[in-house]
Amino acid sequence: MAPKQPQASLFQVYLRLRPPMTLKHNESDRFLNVEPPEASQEETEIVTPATTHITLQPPNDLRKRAVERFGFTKVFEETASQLDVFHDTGMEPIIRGVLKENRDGLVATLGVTGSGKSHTILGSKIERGMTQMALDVIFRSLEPTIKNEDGSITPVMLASLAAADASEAQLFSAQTFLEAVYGEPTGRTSRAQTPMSPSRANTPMTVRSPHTLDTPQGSPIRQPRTPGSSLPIPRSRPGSPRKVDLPTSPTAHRAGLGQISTEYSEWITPGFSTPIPYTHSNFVESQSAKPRLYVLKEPAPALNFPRRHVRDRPSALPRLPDMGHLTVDMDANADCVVLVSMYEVYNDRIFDLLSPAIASGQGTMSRGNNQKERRRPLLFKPTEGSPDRKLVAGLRKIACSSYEDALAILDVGLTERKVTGTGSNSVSSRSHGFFSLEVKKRTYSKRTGEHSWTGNALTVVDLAGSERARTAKTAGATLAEAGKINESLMYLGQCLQMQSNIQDGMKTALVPYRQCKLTELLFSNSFPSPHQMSRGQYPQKAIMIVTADPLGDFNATSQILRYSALAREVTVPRIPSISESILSASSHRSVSGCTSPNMDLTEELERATAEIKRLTRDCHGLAVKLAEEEIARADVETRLRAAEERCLTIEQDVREECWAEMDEKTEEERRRWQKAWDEQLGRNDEHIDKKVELVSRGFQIFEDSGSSERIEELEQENDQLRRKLAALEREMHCQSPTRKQRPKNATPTQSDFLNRERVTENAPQQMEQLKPMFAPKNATPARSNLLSRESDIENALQRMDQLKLTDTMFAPPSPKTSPVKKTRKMGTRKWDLGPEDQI
Ligand SMILES: Nc1ncnc2c1ncn2[C@@H]1O[C@H](COP(=O)(O)OP(=O)(O)OP(=O)(O)O)[C@@H](O)[C@H]1O
Repeated sequence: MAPKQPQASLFQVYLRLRPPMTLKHNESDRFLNVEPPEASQEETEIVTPATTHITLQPPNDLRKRAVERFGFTKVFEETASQLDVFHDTGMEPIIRGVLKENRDGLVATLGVTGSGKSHTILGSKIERGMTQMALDVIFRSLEPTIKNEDGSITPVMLASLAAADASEAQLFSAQTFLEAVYGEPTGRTSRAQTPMSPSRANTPMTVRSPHTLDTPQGSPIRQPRTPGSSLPIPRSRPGSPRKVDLPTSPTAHRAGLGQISTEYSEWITPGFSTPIPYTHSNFVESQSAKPRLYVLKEPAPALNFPRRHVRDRPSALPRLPDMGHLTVDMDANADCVVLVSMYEVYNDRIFDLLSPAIASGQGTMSRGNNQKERRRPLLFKPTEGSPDRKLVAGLRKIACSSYEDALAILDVGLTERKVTGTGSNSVSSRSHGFFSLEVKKRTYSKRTGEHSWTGNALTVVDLAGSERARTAKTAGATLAEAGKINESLMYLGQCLQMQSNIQDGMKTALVPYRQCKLTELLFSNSFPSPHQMSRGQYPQKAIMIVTADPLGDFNATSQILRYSALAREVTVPRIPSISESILSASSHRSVSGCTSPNMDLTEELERATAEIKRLTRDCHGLAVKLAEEEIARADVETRLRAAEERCLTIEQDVREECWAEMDEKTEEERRRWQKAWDEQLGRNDEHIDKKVELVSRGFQIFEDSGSSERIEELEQENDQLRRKLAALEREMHCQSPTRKQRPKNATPTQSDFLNRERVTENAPQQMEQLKPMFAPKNATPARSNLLSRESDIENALQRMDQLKLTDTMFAPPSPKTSPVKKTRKMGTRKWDLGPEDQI
């Protein structure tokens, strides 16, 4: 069984064994054994044999289980040093690919928690890891390409890089960034010394193209804070924006800089603690201006960072293993810039490690679980500048010109990365950490006369370790984190298993990498897009260093090895059965000829032995099959557990979504009902208004026309009565005393007449009293006061009824009714019974 050819896989997979942490350990606990290398002889030379295989021996209590054999590109035993790993994993060709061959590089570590992933990638206090060694080689190789004497990145370079950046990144120079983080100029002792000046914290917003700058007069148009510049920077009160009188020149005016200057001054805050980043959207190349200008288009979020304590002195950092012997020859005429960015995948979301969450009014937020929640996750997506290749959009990228700068940035990012103490590791990584180093080269096109930036990236990935809850003794949020970590590693395992089926010129579509962010980040860009191919880009070189502790957790380690190994074989150890031993003993005796009483018996025994041998072989085959089935079952069980966890998460998400949707619907319904209710109330108001108006109009008619007529009528009646009274008096004088008694239904007495007269006289006054009640609608002061209005109407009607009574009292006997009364009665019936539109 040989491991797959490296070029046939997306990753070359190496295994590194961790040395035991204590001298006192029980060798019998060891479940992982390295197989001695097989010496291979090629046609002409003898190739140094490499250790490529290990066997996984189940611990004592699991003796019956099969022995698994795994093949890797190379196995590093416990004694292997960091330098051995660096050389033998092919880090040098990977760096060469990034610097010279137009090829991206990826280095990742995978393993159970505490197996030595971070140690391999990031080293320890006394030893450097793969990242530091790679950085050292890269900066040593790039030394001839750094033109400025002080090694600093010019604003022009940053501006042009920002203009060419396709990932919507925010660019800062290392000095600006580190000053913002540590609040002090960072002293440099490297070969590429960069003086720290406050001016660098706020680079000018408009910069000229390099060839203009390189001339003696070629300083940027406006450098508000360059030491020695004549620009006056007035001190202002803390908290208030600082106004700066910016010089304007005819050139600046032509380029629209006068306005930019004003905007810029509004943006400056005291102490210059919030420098503004260079971003693609901020800087656009002014097409019209010659020589080229990078013009600030709009303000972008400023650089805010919780202040840290003074960082470690660069001299205190480990310098071993020394990489002085290794450099990649670079073209001295090239112009290169290194951009460093760091991000982590935590709970399947991407967070920038160089843009930490900031609690209001204090420094760094506590490193609790809420920290990630409050940060804005970034998207991994195709961008406007890179439509056919996904990128992590919106990262902070720091332009570094020296090894020390890059290390300082690495340190800032690592402090932000989520780590927790667990039962398995006191500083266990709880997220998958990505450290990306882009080497940008400026190229000049003779055809267009334009400068552009091209480059490749080396990405170093420190994966979080898989762990078993029981061993790690995790609970609550940490347990949930572990669930997410295990799930993403399971998807990674599926992708790695698939890779063995993929051949050269392969299709990434076969790898199910879209299942989680981690696999998307690791596999999406394994192959250049057709557009990139046309520009000479090669497929990336990737290595995976699997770490394992031979004395650690057997189940977790065997699972990781199954996922990652390039080749796997299952064997079942042959344990001689009792019958076999007896038979071999008897055959031995028969061969030696000591006792052979019966030839027949001997033959039969031989036949039986042959049969037993055959059965034993069959048995062994079945045992192997059983072992394979057991492994497969264990695998499926793990997947099932992961799927169940995923189901739970999905269920929770769906429940939350449903709740949100239901809330939204309920609110929508409430708003609809509220609207209908309001409309109904409006209609009622209108209806009542109409009624009131109608009543008012009716009474007005009554008051205007009826009252005077009635008075006239009453006066006439009064006259008639007076006349009758006079006639009766005359008659009375002529009558005899015996006829004095008046019949019951006779004509009214004088007092009756006087009463009637009084009522008639009072009628106009009563009408006057009624007037305000029946005044026109407009005159009613509180129109909306429905209840009082209705009670008014009621009173009015009662008064009318009283009036009606008195009327009927004096009404002439004729049956005809007054037209006014008729109108009112009809109206009332109409209001109560008739349809609304007829009212
Ligand atoms: N090759 C090695 N030589 C010496 N010490 C080692 C080696 N590998 C690991 N260690 C030590 O083992 C401990 C755990 O290692 P490390 O933190 O790198 O594990 P890890 O796999 O990154 O764990 P996690 O996934 O939980 O972060 C550390 O103290 C580390 O120094």
